[in-house]
Amino acid sequence: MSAAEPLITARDLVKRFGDFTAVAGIDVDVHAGEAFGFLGPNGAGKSSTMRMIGCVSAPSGGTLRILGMDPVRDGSAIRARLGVCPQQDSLDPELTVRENLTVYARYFGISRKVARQRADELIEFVQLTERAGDTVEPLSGGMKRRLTIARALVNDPAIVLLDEPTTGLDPQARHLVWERLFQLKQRGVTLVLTTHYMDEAEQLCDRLVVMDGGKIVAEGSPRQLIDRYSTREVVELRFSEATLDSYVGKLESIGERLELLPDRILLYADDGDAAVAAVGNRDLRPSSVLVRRSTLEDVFLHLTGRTLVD
Ligand SMILES: Nc1ncnc2c1ncn2[C@@H]1O[C@H](COP(=O)(O)OP(=O)(O)OP(=O)(O)O)[C@@H](O)[C@H]1O
Repeated sequence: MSAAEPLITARDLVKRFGDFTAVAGIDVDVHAGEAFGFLGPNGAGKSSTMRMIGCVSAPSGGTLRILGMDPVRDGSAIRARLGVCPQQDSLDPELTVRENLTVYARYFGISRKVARQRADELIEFVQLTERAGDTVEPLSGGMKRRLTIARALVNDPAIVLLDEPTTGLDPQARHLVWERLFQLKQRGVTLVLTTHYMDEAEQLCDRLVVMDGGKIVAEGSPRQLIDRYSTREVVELRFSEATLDSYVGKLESIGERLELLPDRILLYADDGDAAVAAVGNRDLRPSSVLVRRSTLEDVFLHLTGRTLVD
């Protein structure tokens, strides 16, 4: 494998479950040192893709190369060089924090002494030093997730796969996980993650693909996607009336685009304040007005007509 070759290459990759196609022919390249994301709503096919990359589920079609190897033929050699943080924590609740790492390290043939030393470094990295000797059971969800991340690093992997790394965590716990993942990124670790949180994708991903219905609907850096598929700013308008449809005709010509959601109208315009002034000039009196910058949520809405998190 040459240095410039992507660590992961998928071409027309397909995953079927019986008659159902969960991944419908996707092309992906992940390069060394980048944080690459699969962003999409529940059921988009992100986990199915991750499981193929993790060599625990065989592709139904297309080609997949990981670290220059074939996941079906060379699955165990690839797995030895991957770190996997699954969607559901699979820690041993009866073992201590440290034991969860040292026992896992033994699967990779790492000596007891090295395992112990590496476990302590990783426990410090994920800020669990004070809990190192405690059993896992009573730890908070955020602590368990950080420990799962530490466990994924035990074999010093070339690629770390993270399936929805912060789903189910409270905001503070999410920020702590993001901070640790950001540190990993800065150390040059290649991260591949799935998420349905646009803020997570924006925070962590250098490049991402937006998935919907098993297909890739867009690809780029968060900035590129926002530039390509949205305006600089968005005006969110709420009205006290229950039905918003009657406002659409009056607002349509303001800005570049309008989206009608069940509870609000979004006006897409590079200059949000000018759009708000135009709303005022039409004698419309919204009950609330918010001008904000475009996010990946707006990109997703534009591409699919739906919001990411229902
Ligand atoms: N083992 C399976 N057998 C049958 N259908 C499956 C199986 N695994 C996944 N699917 C289906 O494939 C589709 C994609 O699922 P997948 O888990 O890949 O989506 P996802 O984008 O990761 O969403 P989530 O965030 O819910 O995991 C879903 O409709 C799901 O029900």
